[in-house]
Amino acid sequence: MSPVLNLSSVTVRRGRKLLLDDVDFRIEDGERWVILGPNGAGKTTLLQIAAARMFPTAGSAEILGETLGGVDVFELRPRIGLCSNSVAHTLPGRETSLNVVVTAAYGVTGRWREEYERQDERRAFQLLNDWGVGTVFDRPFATLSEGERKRVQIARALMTDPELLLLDEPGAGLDLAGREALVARTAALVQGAFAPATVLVTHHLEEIPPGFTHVLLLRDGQVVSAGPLAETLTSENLSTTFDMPLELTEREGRYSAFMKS
Ligand SMILES: Nc1ncnc2c1ncn2[C@@H]1O[C@H](COP(=O)(O)OP(=O)(O)OP(=O)(O)O)[C@@H](O)[C@H]1O
Repeated sequence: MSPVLNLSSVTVRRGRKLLLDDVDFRIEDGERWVILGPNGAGKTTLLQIAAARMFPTAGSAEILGETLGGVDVFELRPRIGLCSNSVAHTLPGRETSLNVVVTAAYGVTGRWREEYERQDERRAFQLLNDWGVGTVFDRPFATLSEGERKRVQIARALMTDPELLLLDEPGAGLDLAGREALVARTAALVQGAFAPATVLVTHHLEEIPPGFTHVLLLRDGQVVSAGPLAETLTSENLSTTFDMPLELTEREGRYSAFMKS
């Protein structure tokens, strides 16, 4: 079985800047990865490549068995669920939450035809309910709170029943209760029987849901360490990644880190 994602010596260059520098990253079916790293480390760039939204300057990217550059990305993208600010900015604020979700089934952002299949609408509504935002289904996207918007975006990312789910800082801007609800829902999602391979980019260890299996630590566009969470998420690796002495704590499958005093 081919890997879900196989990045081999991927480099992304913009002018003189190396956004990613010779990155290898392989995801097998059933794995759930967290990506951690300081601001500017290249996390979003890596996710954009995994989402078939950006091409490497050098190296190769194989996504769901297809090689980037040798496949029609418009056929590949519906197989990948992406929740990211880069997508959020393209969503028309006047569209209702339901339309924001249902239009993902057609690979568009705005409602462009009047009659959607009833079953698509039912699925979109179910996803909004699953993520606790069923009550705002008829509200324009622009009028939603940050937390509601995040959950609508996750519902949108799941609409096509993706084989690979990419979540770029889904917890950003959420209050404490919103974050905990998001962590619980994401944990339930990834531990479900038909869960897609998932990648979560976050700045905060508290946002790692139980059930995630692997971690990739990035710094200055390079991989510091990558592997099973239990072995790779260590105080030492975190300290190297963030260039600061950090102490990792773990309690019942949840993590946090503080500067060593
Ligand atoms: N077009 C570009 N030209 C030059 N530099 C760029 C360009 N796009 C991104 N960068 C830089 O590449 C680096 C990596 O950006 P990226 O958004 O991938 O980082 P990140 O790890 O997601 O950061 P953050 O945690 O702040 O969101 C940053 O320093 C950014 O300023």
